[in-house]
Amino acid sequence: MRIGIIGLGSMGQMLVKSFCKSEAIQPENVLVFNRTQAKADKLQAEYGVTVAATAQALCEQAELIFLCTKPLDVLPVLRGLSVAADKHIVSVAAGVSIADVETVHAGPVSKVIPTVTSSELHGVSLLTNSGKVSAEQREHLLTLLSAIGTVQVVTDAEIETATILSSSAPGLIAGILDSFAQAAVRKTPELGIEAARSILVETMLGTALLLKNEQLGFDQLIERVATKGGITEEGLRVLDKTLPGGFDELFAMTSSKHAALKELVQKQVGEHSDEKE
Ligand SMILES: NC(=O)c1ccc[n+]([C@@H]2O[C@H](COP(=O)([O-])OP(=O)(O)OC[C@H]3O[C@@H](n4cnc5c(N)ncnc54)[C@H](OP(=O)(O)O)[C@@H]3O)[C@@H](O)[C@H]2O)c1
Ligand code: PRO
Repeated sequence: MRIGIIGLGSMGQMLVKSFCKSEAIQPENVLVFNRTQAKADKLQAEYGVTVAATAQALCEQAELIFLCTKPLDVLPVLRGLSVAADKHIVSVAAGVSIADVETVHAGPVSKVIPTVTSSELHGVSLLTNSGKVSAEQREHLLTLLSAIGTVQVVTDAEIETATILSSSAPGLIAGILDSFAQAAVRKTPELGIEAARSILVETMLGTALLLKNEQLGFDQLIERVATKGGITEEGLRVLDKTLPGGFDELFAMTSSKHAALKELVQKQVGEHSDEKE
């Protein structure tokens, strides 16, 4: 089975690299197309994937098609193509629903929210399928995504909040760690920012492995670290005071952004249905 990937930015490239690295699929069965061809050519040179001459040619040759453009490009790109109704389309765009894609494609549609960490074959891909996705198509997509990390099937009610936890989180965690490192250097300049960052990266890796491999709860790990009457307890008190408000605001603001994006996509859906009348 051939798969196609349209849009080779951060997510499209990550999917190409991860699928090839995991050996989930033979590289020659991965067709790629990008607006700027140089990105497609580079992936062909590095991984041996096949560059399609046009997005239309890709849609004719691939059975499963990943649309990896920015949210407001998804419907316009799809409208410019003629895609057979038996092709399985996967949109990875935040703020674009399965119902939005179904206004253009009559066949099976899935929505996947991937994550950059899948290039290390770890991380969570969020998945939701339309009723038109056959059991075989579900299985195929699940197999591909499971090769590059863990798959969490989510409902429409869950997907936006889960997106922050799985897909925005690598960037958010990098931001948190940077802030942590900067504070350390403000306190003790002689430590240096590079040392502070590299201590945190190793510590984060070890923390993730400990939580996962020993199946520790967050509270159990805290108990191991925070000696009664010791130093860490003081730090945790500060976090308890300052973080909940910050995270509540983070979810409020990212939720507003999701809503604004969805409104713009709805406008595109509306404009098109006006044109049809
Ligand atoms: N980044 C993430 O961590 C992440 C995670 C989950 C979901 N997503 C979703 O993934 C999608 C892509 O995000 P991204 O971060 O990968 O964006 P990006 O880096 O800006 O990539 C978008 C790509 O789409 C290409 N493109 C635009 N119009 C096209 C067209 N008509 N035909 C073919 N290719 C076209 C662009 O080509 P050029 O090279 O010419 O600019 C670019 O390579 C978004 O919808 C986002 O919501 C992203
Ligand atoms: N990256 C995309 C964004 O920031 C979607 C989640 C992660 O919009």
